[in-house]
Formats: sequence, C-alpha cells, structure tokens
Amino acid sequence: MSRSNPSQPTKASAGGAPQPFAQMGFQPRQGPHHGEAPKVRSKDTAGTLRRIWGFLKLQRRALWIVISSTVLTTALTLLAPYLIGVIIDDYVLPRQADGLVRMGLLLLAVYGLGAAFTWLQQYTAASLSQHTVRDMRQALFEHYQRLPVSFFDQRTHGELMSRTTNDISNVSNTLNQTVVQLISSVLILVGSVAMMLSLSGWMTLVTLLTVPVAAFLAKKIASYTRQYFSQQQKHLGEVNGFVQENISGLKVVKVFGRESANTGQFREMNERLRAVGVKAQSFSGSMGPIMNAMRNLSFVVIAVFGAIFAYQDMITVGIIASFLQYSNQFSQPINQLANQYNLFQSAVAGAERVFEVLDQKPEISEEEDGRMIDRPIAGDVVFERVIFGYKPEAPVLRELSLHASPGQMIALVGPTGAGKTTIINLLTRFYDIQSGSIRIDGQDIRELSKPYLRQQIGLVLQDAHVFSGTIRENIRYGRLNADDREVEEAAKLANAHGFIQKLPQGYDTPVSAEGGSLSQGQRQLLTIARAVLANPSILILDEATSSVDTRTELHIQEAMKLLMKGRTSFVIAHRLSTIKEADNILVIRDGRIAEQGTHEELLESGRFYAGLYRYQFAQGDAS
Ligand SMILES: Nc1ncnc2c1ncn2[C@@H]1O[C@H](COP(=O)(O)OP(=O)(O)OP(=O)(O)O)[C@@H](O)[C@H]1O
Repeated sequence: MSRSNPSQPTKASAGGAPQPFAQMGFQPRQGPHHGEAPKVRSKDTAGTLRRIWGFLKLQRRALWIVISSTVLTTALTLLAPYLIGVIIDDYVLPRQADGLVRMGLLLLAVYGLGAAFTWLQQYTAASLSQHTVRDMRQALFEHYQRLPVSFFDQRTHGELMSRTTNDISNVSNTLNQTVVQLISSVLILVGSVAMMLSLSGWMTLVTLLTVPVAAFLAKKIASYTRQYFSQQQKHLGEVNGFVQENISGLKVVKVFGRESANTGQFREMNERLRAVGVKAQSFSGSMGPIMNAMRNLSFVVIAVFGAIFAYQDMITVGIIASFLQYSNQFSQPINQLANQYNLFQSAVAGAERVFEVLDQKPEISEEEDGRMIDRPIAGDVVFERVIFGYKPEAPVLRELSLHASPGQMIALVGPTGAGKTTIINLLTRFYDIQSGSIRIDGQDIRELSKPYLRQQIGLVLQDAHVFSGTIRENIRYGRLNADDREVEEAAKLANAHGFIQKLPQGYDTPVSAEGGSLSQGQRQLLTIARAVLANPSILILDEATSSVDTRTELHIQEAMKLLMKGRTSFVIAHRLSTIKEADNILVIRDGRIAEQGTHEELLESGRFYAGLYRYQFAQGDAS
C-alpha cells in the first residue's frame, strides 16, 4: 500500500467527497430556546464545569461509552480519506484489480463501523444528558423544599420556575450535543492536520490557506447572530409578559375598554419581535452558505495546486483525493466550534443559576434541628419585647409583647403595613427574631424543631391554596394518614361537606392549583377542613373572610368558630365584625401594640379601634 509518487501522474479527480460519519456538517444555530447567551463570569466557568462533572460522574459507564465512541468515530472518519487515496494510487491508477474488492470491503467496513459508533455515541449522549438533568432537577426541587421562606420572598416565582425549566434544559441540550461535538471537532481538527502533514507538507499549507478567512467569517457571523438572538429573546419575553398580563387581567381589560389600545400596543411589540427575528434567522442562516463557499474555494485551491504538485511528481493523485476530503472534514469543526461556543456559554450560565440555588443554605440543617416538648401543647403563647426587621436596620416590630392564654382568641388589627402578618411569620419561624423571645408553653421556639413547631400551628390564609389533585387529597393534606371517614368528618365540621356533595364526583372531584372550578369561599372552606383534620393547638386565621360573599362568609365564620374552640387562635381581620368576640384585640401600629382589650373596652376608650369600628359601621361593613 505504498503512497510513493507514481511514475506517471494522471489528472484524476476524487469525485464526490464522502461525508464523514458523525453528523458534523453545519447545522444552523438553533434559536436559543435557551434565552439570550448570558454572560459567563470566566472565573466561575471552571468551577461550574467541575460541578457539572460532579453530576456527570454519577453516570460513569455512559460517560465512558460516549468518550470512547467519539474517539473511535473520529479515528474512522480520518481513516476513510486515507483509504480512498490508497485505492486510487495502488489499484485504480496501476489498473490493479487484485485485492480491489478487499479494499472496497475494508472501506465499507470503516464507514459501517463509523455509522454504528456514531449511533452509539448519540444514543448514549442522550441518555447521559437526560439522566444528568434528571438528577439536577431532583436536587433543585429537594432544595426548594428545604429553603426558608425568606429565600422565596426575595425572588419572583417566575424566575425560580425558569431555573427549573429553561436553565436546566439549556444544560441538557449542551450536554447532549455540544460537549460531544466540541470533543469530536477538536479531535477532527487535530487529527486531519496530522494526517495531512503525514501525506504532504506543501499540500497541507495550501489546504489551510482559506482557514483564517473562514475562521474570521465564522466568528463574525456567530457574534452578530448571538447579538440578534439575544435581542429576540428580550422582545419575546416582552411579548410573553404582555400576553400573560392581558389574559390574567382579562376582566380589568374588558371593564376599562382597553381591548383596542392593547391590540395596538401588542401589534408594535409583535412587529419589533418580527424585525429582530428576521435578522437573527438570516444571519444564522447565512453561516451555512458562506462556509460552503469557503469550502468550495478550498477545493479549487487544492485541485489547482494539487495538479501542479502532481505534475512535478511531488504527490500522487490519490493524495489529492485524500486532501479534498480532509479539507471537507476540516472546515466543519471550525463552524461547529463557532456555533457551539455560544450554546456552551449559555449552558454554563444556566448551570451557574442552578448551582446558585443549590448553594443557598437550607432552612433546617440536621445539626440545627431542635427539640420537641414531651407533653401535649396547651397553647400558651408569649411574645416578650420582640424586635424584628426583615432588614435588621429597619425594624418592623419594636419591643412588641403579647400574651395568649390557652384557648384564647386574639385578634390583630391595625393599618396596612403595621406588622400583623409579620407577627405570624415569627410565630411560625418563617423568620427568626433579632431580640426578645417568643415562647410556647414556656419553651423558647428557637429551641424547638421547626417541623415540630409547625405541626402545632394551623394556618388558614386569605389566599387559600389548593393543590392539583382531588378534593379528598386536598383535605387529607392536613394529616396524611387520615381515613376517608375522618376526611368527611373534617369537611362536615368545616361546613364544606354540603358543597362537596353537590360536585359531580363528590370528594373525588379533581381541582387544579389555580382552584379552577372552585369559588374563593369554597377554597377557603377546604383549607379550614384541612386545618380541622390537622388538629393543631394553635391556629392562625389571616383575613380569611375577605373577598367572599355574605352567605359564604357566614358559612366560613361558623366553621371557624368551631375550629377555634379549645385552641389558641390569632385572627388577623380587616373587617371588625369577625372579631367582636375575641378575648383580646390588639391594635398594632408601627410595630407596637397601641391599644388592647375586648371589643367593648376598646370602644369605650374611644381611640383608634373605636374610630375604625364607627367608620366601618357607617359603611355597613361591621354590623
Ligand atoms: N418579606 C418581606 N421582606 C421585607 N419587608 C417586608 C416583608 N414582608 C413585609 N415587609 C414589610 O414589613 C412591614 C410590615 O408588613 P406586614 O405584612 O407585617 O404588615 P400587615 O400589618 O400584615 O399589613 P396588611 O394589613 O397590609 O397585610 C411592611 O412595611 C412591609 O413592607
């Protein structure tokens, strides 16, 4: 199989260059489902890659299969052009038929094996990336469950959702395509240059002539494309936000007759998105034709210089054929690298955002876990000179003290922003106080285990949250081991049984997270049933009767009265009618207790509460 110079060089062309096995041709850059190519702080990239590696390592076997099949595919890709050259030089030109079939079969086997390894590589890479992102998603969700309320208060839910979906899908796409392509691009580049050098130094130089131009163009196009894709993502975000706002605020839009103004506004946004979309797509689409043109230019240069060198017996015709193919293989990784770099960057940024969440300190670490009270809780709650601010320098509660004896109903009233909800946030230890103490049955709650503490407290919030599932499952959320009879008993006590029975599937009616077919009041009755089932010693009712009609309100009030019996209850209410029977009404103003006493006592004192009550009475709201 000598590739020495032939005695009589012939002008022959290599015909159509075979495609390499791996799909290494140019693929127009996919619009980043992925969001704009976010900037990656380079100092973090290595660390982030190490952490992705930490997840990848869990799939050790798949990883090895991907790496070895990539190396094998590349080696076979590089071997084929060499064999074609040999066939031309040793069999075609000398008209040597002996062994030609064997060589043909060998070439076929090389292509066949190449295809098989490529398939194996793609299949395993897909499996590897899906396993890895499954593990990341799991880790993220588990971490969300353990993070403190303050973490969620500081971020929008949309942003956190996007970390679990968009960012992780970025990582998955990159693991799936980019990493494999980056490895094989580099191997092909290095390998084809080495193969070319082993055949002819001069021809290698000629082949590489067009490379700097191609690389320059590829880089320029990729940079414009990225810029336009990033703008496209921004405009897309605007359009999505506008649509979402208008759908969720549909009633307001209709009531204020804003339909046509909104349509006009949307038309403008939509037009901006179209304009930048055209630019993004046309720039990314121009990469293919331009790179093809560069490759064809390279073919011409190789053919002309190859012929000249061959006339001078410097190389064989087979070598020209090999070079034509190596130049083909060589140009593709350059496009690949230019294309994949951006995707790779945006995936690293996505992974960084995921790891940022994973790095947040969870709420309950094992060593911090506190103790339990070894007797049933009576529900004696004391706040003593409590100072607290969400930011320590801006206190919301200033030396607040209160006492609730077991079974008492304590009402919290006061202007908006006074700190009523904050008191609840502290009792449940969603936040911890800065000074003073909060005690339940004499025990400082900071020493109690948080899960234990929260088990003792039932929460019925204004924004009654219903999870996707059946009505029964939603009530059972209060106590997972409750049987069907207990669930129904709780519903009866909560005045919810009546409406549930009227639903088409009764307790098995599915409801969705948004509440769907349930009214606000019905959802509230469900959450009361949930609290009944949980049977806590301390109860918190946060403005639970606002925004429902009077009949439902009566239902809810009745249910609440039953629920509060024998439990220490804190009721936050704007409508004073709901708290007239409270044992103690605390008027909170500026983080302090401004007044306290029973309804009658406070009316008599004639201060803030009395004024508010008279005002509401005049409005017909506090009857
Ligand atoms: N998560 C938070 N981070 C920072 N500041 C907060 C947070 N929650 C509440 N605040 C601030 O703390 C103060 C007290 O708020 P809080 O929710 O306790 O008032 P409230 O009396 O319950 O009001 P409303 O009757 O309107 O519900 C307000 O100034 C509010 O802006």
